[in-house]
Amino acid sequence: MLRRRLPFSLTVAAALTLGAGLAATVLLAVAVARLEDDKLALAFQQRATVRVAAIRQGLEEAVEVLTVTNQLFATVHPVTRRQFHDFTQPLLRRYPFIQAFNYHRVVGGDERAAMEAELQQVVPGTRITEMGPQGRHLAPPRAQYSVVDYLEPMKGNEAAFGLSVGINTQVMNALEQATVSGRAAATGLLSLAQDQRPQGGFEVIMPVYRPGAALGSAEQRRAALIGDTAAIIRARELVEKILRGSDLHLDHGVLLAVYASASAEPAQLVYASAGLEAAARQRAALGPLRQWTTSGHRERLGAALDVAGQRWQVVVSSAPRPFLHNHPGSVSTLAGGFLFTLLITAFVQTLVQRSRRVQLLVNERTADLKLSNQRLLDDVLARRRTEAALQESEQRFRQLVTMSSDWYWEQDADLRFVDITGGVGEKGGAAAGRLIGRTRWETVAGMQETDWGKAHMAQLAARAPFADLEYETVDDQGEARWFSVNGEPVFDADGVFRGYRGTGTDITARKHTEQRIHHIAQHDVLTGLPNRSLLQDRLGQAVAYSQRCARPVWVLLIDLDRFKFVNDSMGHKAGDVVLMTVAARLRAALRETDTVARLSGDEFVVILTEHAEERLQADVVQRLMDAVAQPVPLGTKEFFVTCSIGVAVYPTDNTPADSLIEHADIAMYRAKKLGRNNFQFYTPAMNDEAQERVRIESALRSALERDEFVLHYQPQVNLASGQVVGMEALIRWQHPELGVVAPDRFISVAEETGLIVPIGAWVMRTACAQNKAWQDAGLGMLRVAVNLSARQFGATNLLADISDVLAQTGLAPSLLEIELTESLFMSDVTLAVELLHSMKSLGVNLSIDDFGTGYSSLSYLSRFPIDVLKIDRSFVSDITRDANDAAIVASIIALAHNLKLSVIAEGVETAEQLDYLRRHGCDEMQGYYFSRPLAAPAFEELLRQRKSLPLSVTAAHAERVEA
Ligand SMILES: Nc1nc2c(ncn2[C@@H]2O[C@@H]3COP(=O)(O)O[C@H]4[C@@H](O)[C@H](n5cnc6c(=O)[nH]c(N)nc65)O[C@@H]4COP(=O)(O)O[C@H]3[C@H]2O)c(=O)[nH]1
Repeated sequence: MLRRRLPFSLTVAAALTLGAGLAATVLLAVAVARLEDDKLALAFQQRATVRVAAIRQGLEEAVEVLTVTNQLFATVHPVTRRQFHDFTQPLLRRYPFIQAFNYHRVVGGDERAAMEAELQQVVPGTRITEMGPQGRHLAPPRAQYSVVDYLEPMKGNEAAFGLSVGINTQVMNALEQATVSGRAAATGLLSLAQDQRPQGGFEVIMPVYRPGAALGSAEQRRAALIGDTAAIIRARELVEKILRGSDLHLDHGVLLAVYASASAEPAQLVYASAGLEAAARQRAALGPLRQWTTSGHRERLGAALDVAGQRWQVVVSSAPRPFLHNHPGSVSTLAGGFLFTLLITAFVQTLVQRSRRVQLLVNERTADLKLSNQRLLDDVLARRRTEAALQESEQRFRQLVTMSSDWYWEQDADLRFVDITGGVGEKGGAAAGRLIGRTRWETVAGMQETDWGKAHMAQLAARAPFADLEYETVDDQGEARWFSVNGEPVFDADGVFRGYRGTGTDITARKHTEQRIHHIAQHDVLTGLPNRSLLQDRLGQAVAYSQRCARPVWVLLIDLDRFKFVNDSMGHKAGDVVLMTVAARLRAALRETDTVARLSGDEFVVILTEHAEERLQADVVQRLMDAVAQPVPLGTKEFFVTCSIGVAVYPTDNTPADSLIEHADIAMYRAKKLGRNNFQFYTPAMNDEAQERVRIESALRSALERDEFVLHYQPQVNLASGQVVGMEALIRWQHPELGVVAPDRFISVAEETGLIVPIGAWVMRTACAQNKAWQDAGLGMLRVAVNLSARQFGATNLLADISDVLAQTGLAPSLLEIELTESLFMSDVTLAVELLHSMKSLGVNLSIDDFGTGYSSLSYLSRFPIDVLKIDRSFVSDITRDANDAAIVASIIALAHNLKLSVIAEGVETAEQLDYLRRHGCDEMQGYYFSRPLAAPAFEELLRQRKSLPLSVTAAHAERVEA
C-alpha cells in the first residue's frame, strides 16, 4: 500500500487548468471592465453633457442680464443714476456672481474735467484713473476716455469708479466687437480694479448708442457709440452658482474645469472642481501600481462655449476613483475567476494527484501482486520440489530400508507394534505378523526381569528416546537372534504421546563376532587358553575366593626348557605344536575350576584354588611336570620337552595378591638356574636375588664408562703337541661394591638389556689388541677366542665392527676365533648361513660353543662354515662317570672330524678326562686341569714360561705329583 507522500508539484493538467482559468478570468474581467468602462463613459457623457449645458445656459443667462440692463439705456434717455441703481439692484440680488453693473461713458479729452466734477458729486475726489502695471493711477490726458460712470453696487467697487478702461486692450477689444456687432461681447478673464482678492472675472459689454443715430454699418455704430453697459461677472461664482442651481455641485464624481479661453490655458481657468487639484496631487504622489488601482478609467469631455463672442472651454472629467470602485464587476469577475480557477486547479490537481496516487497505488499493488504471484509460484514450485523430494525421499527411504539391514517399526500409545516395514521377516527371522499387535516385552521372553529390560521399561515410561538397545530373542525357527533397536517417542501437535517409532537391525552376526573377539581378546589364539588379560581377571577372582573361604591359592609359572631351540631349529609350526600339546596336557591335568593361561611365548600360568575336599600339595606340580615331559610327536619324530616351574602361594607372609605372578616368575627363574626341569616355591630370598638382578642391571649401565671390565684369558692347549695354541677371552666385572662379578651373574642381564652389544665390542677390541701386543712381544702366534652373544649376532653392523677391530688392532683375522652358541642361528638358518659366510670371508675362525647341550640336530653343521666344535663341559665333566656322555663326546669328535672340523673340549679338570679326550682324538682342550682363566699379566707369565701339557697321562700324573 502506498504510504509515502508524493512531492508537491503542479501537474500539467492543473497547470493548464490554472493557465486557462487565469486567461479566461483575465479575458472575462477585461471584457467586463470594458463594459463597465462603457457604462461609466456613457454615464459620464450624460453627466458631462448636463453640466456643459447647465454652464452654457447659466452663462447665457448672465449675458442676458446685461442685455436687460443695456435695454434700459436703449429705451430711457438719459438714464439717471437713480434709475440705474434701482434697475440693477434686483438683478444684483438675483445674480450675486455679478460684481458690478457699469455704465461706461465715452468722454472726450475736453470733457474730462466736467466729467470728473460730476463724478466727484457722487464720490468726492474722484478723478479719472487708469490701471497700469503698477496699479491704479491718474489717467493721463487722452483724446477720449471710457470712464466708469454708473456703478452698482458702489460698495466694494469703489476702486473702479472713475476708472478709464480705454487702455485695457481686452475691454476695448470687447467694446469694439460689441460696438460693431451691436450685441454683447465678453472679455477674457480680467484682473478687476475693485477686486481685492485675485479673483478671476470677466466683463460683458454692450454698446449704448446715441439715441436715434443710424446704426447700419460698423462705422455708424462706432460713431453712434456714447458708452456701453457692462456687467462685471465673477466667473468662478457664476459657475458655482450655475452648478448649485442645478444641484450638480454635490456630485463629486464628475470634475469640472472651465476656462475662459478656447483652449485649456491654466491662466484662463475660471473654475475647477474642488477634487480636481487634490486628485492631481494625490495622483502624483501615488506609485504606478496604486495609480492604476486608484485612478482606474478616467473620462474626459471638452466642450467649447460661446460666451458673448468669447470662446470658453469646459473640461469635464470623471473624478479619480479606485479602480475597484469603478469596476466591481470586473474585479469580482477577476477575483471570482481567480478563486474559481484556483479551486478548479486545486480540484484538477487533487484529481490528477489522486489519479497519480491511485496509479502509483495500482502500480504498487500490481507490483505487490506480481511479487505475491511470483512468491506463490515459487512456493508452488518449492512445494512441488519438496513434494518431489519427499516422494523421492520416501522412495529412497523405502529402497534404503529394503536394501539396508534395518527395518522400520512403529508402536501405538500402548506400545504395541502397529507397523513394521523393511523385511523384518527376512532380516530378523521374525514375521511381522507375529509382532504386530504385541509389545516388545511380549515378544522377548523374560525381558521385564532382566536389568536391560527394566531400564528400557523405565525409558518407555519416561517417553525418552533410546538408541542401540541390544537384546537377545528367538526367531520364528527358535534360533537365538540378537537385535539392536533405536526408537524415539512420537507426539502429536498438542504434545500428546502417540507411541514410538524407530529402526531395528539384526546384529546376531556382529554379536557372534563380538563374542569371538571378546574370546580372542581374552584367550590365546594358538592354544585357546586364557591370555594375560583374562588371567588377571581369574587371578582376582581366585584371590577373592581365597579371602572369602580362607583357602590358599597357588600360582604356577611354567616355562618350557629350551623351547627356543625347538622353535628355532624345527620351525615355528613345530613350536606351535609343542605349545598346543603342552597347553592341552596342562588343561587335562587340572580340574575344570582351575585356570591355565598362556602368559607369553613358552610361559604358562596355572591358578590352583584349594578345595575343601582336597589339599593342595606339591604332587600337583609334579603331575604337571610329568604331563609336560611326555614325548611330543613331531612328524615322524618325538621330541622331549621339560619345564621349569615357579610357585607362589597366596596368602603367605608379605605376598600381595598382585605380585603372585611376579613371585612365581622369580621362583621359576631359580628353577631354571638350578638346571631346569624342576620346580621351586617362591621364597623371599629369591626376591633378594631378583632385586640383585635389578641392582646389577643399573650398575651395568655405567660399568663400561667407568672401565670396570677386565678380560681374563684361559689357555687352549693342543693335545698332540701339548703347546698353548690359543686362549679364550672371558670377561670379568670388577664392581667397587659387588666385588668381582662373574659373567654368569651379569651376561644374561646384559643380553636382556642389550648392553651386551657395546660390552661385546669392547671385549673383541681388547682381546684382539692384547693378542697383537703379545704377538708383538714375541709370545707366539696365538688364537684368541671371543664369545659372541645372540644380540651381537643380530646386530646390523657386526661385520663392520669385526673388520674395524682387526684393522685397528692389526691382528691377523686367522688369529681371531669367534665363539657362537647353537641357539644363535637356529631362528633363521638361511640368514645365519649367510651371515656366517660373511664373517668367514673376513678370515676369522668360527667355533660353536657349548656344543651338544640340548640341541640334537647336527644336520646344519655341514651347511655352516664352522672351524671348531667346542664340546660343552657338562659332557666332559661326566665322561669318566657316565657312559652316555662319554659316547656323546666320542661321537661329537668323530662327527666333527668327518666334517673336517677341529674339536676342543672345555671344562677339562682331570687327567682322566684329558686322557679320554686324547684317546678319542680330540684336538684341543681348555680347562682347569691346565689353567684357570688368568688375568693378562698372569697369562703373559704363563706364556713366557712356555707352559705346556704333558703328552701322556702318566707324564701328566707324574707332573701333578711333582707339583
Ligand atoms: N668348572 C669348570 N669351569 C671351567 C673350566 N674351564 C673353564 N671353565 C669355565 O667355563 C667357562 C667357559 O666359558 P663359556 O662356556 O664360553 O661360558 C662363558 C660364556 O658363555 C660367558 N662369557 C664369559 N665371557 C664372556 C664374554 O666376553 N662374552 C660373552 N658373550 N660371554 C662371555 O660366561 C660363561 C661363563 O664364563 P666363566 O665364568 O668365565 O666360565 C668359563 C670358564 O671359567 C673347568 O675346568 N671347570
